Amino acid sequence: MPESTIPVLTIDGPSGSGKGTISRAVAARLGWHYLDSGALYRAVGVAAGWADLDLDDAGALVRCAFDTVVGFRDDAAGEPRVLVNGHDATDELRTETAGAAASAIAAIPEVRSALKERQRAFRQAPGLVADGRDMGTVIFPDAGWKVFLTASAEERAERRYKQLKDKGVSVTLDGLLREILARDARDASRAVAPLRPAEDAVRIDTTGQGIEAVVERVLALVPGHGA
Ligand SMILES: Nc1ncnc2c1ncn2[C@@H]1O[C@H](COP(=O)(O)OP(=O)(O)O)[C@@H](O)[C@H]1O
Ligand SMILES: Nc1ccn([C@H]2C[C@H](O)[C@@H](COP(=O)(O)OP(=O)(O)O)O2)c(=O)n1
Repeated sequence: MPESTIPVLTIDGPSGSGKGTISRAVAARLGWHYLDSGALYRAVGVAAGWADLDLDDAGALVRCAFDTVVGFRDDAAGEPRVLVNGHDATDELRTETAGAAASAIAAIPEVRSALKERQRAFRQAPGLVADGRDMGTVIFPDAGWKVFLTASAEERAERRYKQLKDKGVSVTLDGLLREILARDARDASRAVAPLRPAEDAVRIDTTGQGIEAVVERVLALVPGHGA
């Protein structure tokens, strides 16, 4: 099948809007592949930290983006794990420190270019669900279905708080809300591929909506797959 005919559904939105959760569930229901594009940016941020790179040294960060090897696999319990340069970095990648580093390096245009083809290579039969900030606008502008997920900043911070607490990570709700707002502002204001809905995206506000309800709303967009 030529690459361009392979179906893609994109799910973009700010931190904590539920992109990863909804995309994984929708991909499983459709039997399609899943791309967590944020994990690539987080992996470069974490690898840059391991190498002690300066977050202001754009040249070194671009080289790091080209050199960092990222692998995705499920463990024996079916939980997704992410390998960075061969090391299981799943837990480190999910910290707010890694999120902030990812957001900073993601503003460098050459870092984004370095990761572009790697993201497009995930477009494999029978289909792809891709989550991030610019999936519908830049990486897969020809996607058949585009979703932009939102939720109030307070609810997003509460979701993240609960998620990190469940993992035993020590955080405060106030601190998380501040970090989420700072990251949203940086992701939405950068010059290249800012966080914004594609013109043809369906916007879904998930504030007060359960995960299953959102999954059904997204699936209803894909002919033959709604409830
Ligand atoms: N509609 C929803 N209602 C309640 N909690 C949700 C919803 N969507 C996601 N969550 C929870 O919020 C947390 C963050 O979701 P996640 O998928 O990681 O968001 P994102 O990828 O957009 O940052 C997870 O613990 C997830 O289970
Ligand atoms: N397609 C993407 C995905 C992520 N990024 C950047 C900007 C985000 O703040 C960070 C982390 O993204 P990620 O989707 O993992 O973060 P959240 O789960 O939404 O908190 O990476 C990006 O610029 N473009």
